[in-house]
Amino acid sequence: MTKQTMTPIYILSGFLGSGKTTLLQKLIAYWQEQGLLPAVIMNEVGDVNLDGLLVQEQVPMTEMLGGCICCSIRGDLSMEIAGLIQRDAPDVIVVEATGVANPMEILDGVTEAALYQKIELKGVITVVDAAHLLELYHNQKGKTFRLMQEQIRTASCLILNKTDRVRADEQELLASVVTRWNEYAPVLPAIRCDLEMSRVLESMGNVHAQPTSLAEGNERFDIAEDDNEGDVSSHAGTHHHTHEHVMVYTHYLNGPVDSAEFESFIANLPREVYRAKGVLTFSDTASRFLFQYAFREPDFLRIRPQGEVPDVVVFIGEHFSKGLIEAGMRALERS
Ligand SMILES: Nc1nc2c(ncn2[C@@H]2O[C@H](COP(=O)(O)OP(=O)(O)OP(=O)(O)O)[C@@H](O)[C@H]2O)c(=O)[nH]1
Repeated sequence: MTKQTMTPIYILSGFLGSGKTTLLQKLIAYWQEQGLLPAVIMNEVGDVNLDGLLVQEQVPMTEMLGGCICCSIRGDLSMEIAGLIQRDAPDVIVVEATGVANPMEILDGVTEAALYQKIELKGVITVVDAAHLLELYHNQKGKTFRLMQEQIRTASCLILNKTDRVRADEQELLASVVTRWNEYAPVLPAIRCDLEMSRVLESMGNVHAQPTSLAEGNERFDIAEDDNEGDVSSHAGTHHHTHEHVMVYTHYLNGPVDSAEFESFIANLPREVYRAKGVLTFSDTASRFLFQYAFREPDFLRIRPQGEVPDVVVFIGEHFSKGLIEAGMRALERS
């Protein structure tokens, strides 16, 4: 069924591990409480979608794996949006971009979909890892710093997340820094994106409970027009990607591993690996775990995945030795 009303679309941006999926879960719960049907397009640079495990089964979800929507599979994005609208007729769509995506390029992909679907781009919510930004800000250089800066500049709403990992004075500094980079987007400090979702959405044009009224509010979407307009055209023209240096290693495990040994392996990962996630079975615990590692902080969540989910760990970073990681994982499997 093709919808006659506009389908609002939100883009979730933010560097790897900043808290996009954490926010996505809260947004979904918020919309469901209002009786709306949200749908999700998830994009991962790796070839397995582990974040999908955190989204309930009744939420229509499309996975775009094995590349970043902002470049290699950008053309597919508009097709996915069209397919989702025709198949599931959702009230709202969220596109969760890979943490290394350049939001300008995703905006391109989404607006392309507007050519043949009635969609309304509501804006870009960028989630920022406060501790990570603080470190990058002090160094003032590097590709990750520039990418994060770009993601902040493109935001229509900024969530300064993980404030539990910085001091109050540092949080204040970061708030003023991001406001300097993007004076249009409201800055909402948070821990685990724990905010009133209505506040987040209203700050950029809300999704109304009545789907018929969704058509209004288009004009409220602005992407820091004056200093970014030039960027839009330069991106479209030159296609320079800020993230071509990012690499992924996916390791499928052939059995359970010891939890303490795994934790110590993770604690000693090279700094070039800045994100990892996976599903693991430990030889010394009864249940399985969803494992997360973001900016040097590991996290384990007990899970009972539906259906067949292999034991796997995905490592994401820059110029790290895949051989070294593989050898480490093999050693864990043997012991
Ligand atoms: N300390 C701390 N950890 C957080 C906070 N928010 C999220 N996390 C943790 O950070 C890790 C990454 O969170 P995600 O929501 O998966 O991040 P993401 O941006 O979706 O990650 P990618 O999809 O890889 O880009 C998880 O282990 C979260 O539990 C926070 O405010 N403070």
